[in-house]
Amino acid sequence: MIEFQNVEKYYGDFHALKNINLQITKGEVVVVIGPSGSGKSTMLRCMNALEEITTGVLTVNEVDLHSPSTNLNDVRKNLGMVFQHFNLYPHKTVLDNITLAPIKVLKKSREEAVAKAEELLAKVGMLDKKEAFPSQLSGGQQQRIAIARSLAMEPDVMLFDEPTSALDPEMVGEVLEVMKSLAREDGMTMIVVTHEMGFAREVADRVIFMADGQILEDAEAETFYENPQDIRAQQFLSKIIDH
Ligand SMILES: Nc1ncnc2c1ncn2[C@@H]1O[C@H](COP(=O)(O)OP(=O)(O)OP(=O)(O)O)[C@@H](O)[C@H]1O
Repeated sequence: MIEFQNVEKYYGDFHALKNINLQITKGEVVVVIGPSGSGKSTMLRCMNALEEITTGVLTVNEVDLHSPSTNLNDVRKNLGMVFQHFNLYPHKTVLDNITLAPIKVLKKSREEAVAKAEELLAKVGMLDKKEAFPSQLSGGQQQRIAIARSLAMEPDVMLFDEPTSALDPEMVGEVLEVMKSLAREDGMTMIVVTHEMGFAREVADRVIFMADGQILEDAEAETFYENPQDIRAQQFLSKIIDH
């Protein structure tokens, strides 16, 4: 579904991704962890072509993102992305936030888009807030709306970039629950940058540890947390466990 072959990424002279080789198959839940600045966001952003790779091959659903004939907007439609900051439209209701892109981009009728939005709002436990404005919602509620908004585009892969790290601790659980149900009940293919070890252990098929632009470990979650092989992974885990 997503494949990196010998991918390198430079920002000017800075070597941000070093020889990335990675294959993610349909239905897999992959958690990416690593120290700040290790290239996790960059790798995620390359997947939906928000960043361009410098060399190597990156394919999404067998489409080569670098090929001149590739329509990146078509590729992006299949990839939902949820960021640390939710970026909902402040002057639109929850329902309008969710239906905007399906109506504009997928050319759905308003009725169809609303029906889908209501189904998704029920799924994330927010149907009673459909007429609310973002400022009337907590951070956890806004992030659940942001997830519903991404799902409304009917993506076949969801990318999450530290979706809970801007939330107050008491709101982290409600967002992780939505993500867990997405993985377990819907079998969604998910790539999640997060340090939430509980989520990784319970839901992830694999954990990828990055440092200094490289993938240093790629292992089954339980194996990784019980017995990390890479020395930097061991040091990183001991730090996050201490905190
Ligand atoms: N647009 C950019 N221009 C130049 N350098 C960049 C750019 N984006 C990221 N970088 C650099 O690339 C490196 C990797 O950044 P990236 O955001 O991918 O790391 P990360 O592992 O996601 O970090 P964090 O956990 O702090 O979000 C960092 O050193 C960062 O400063």
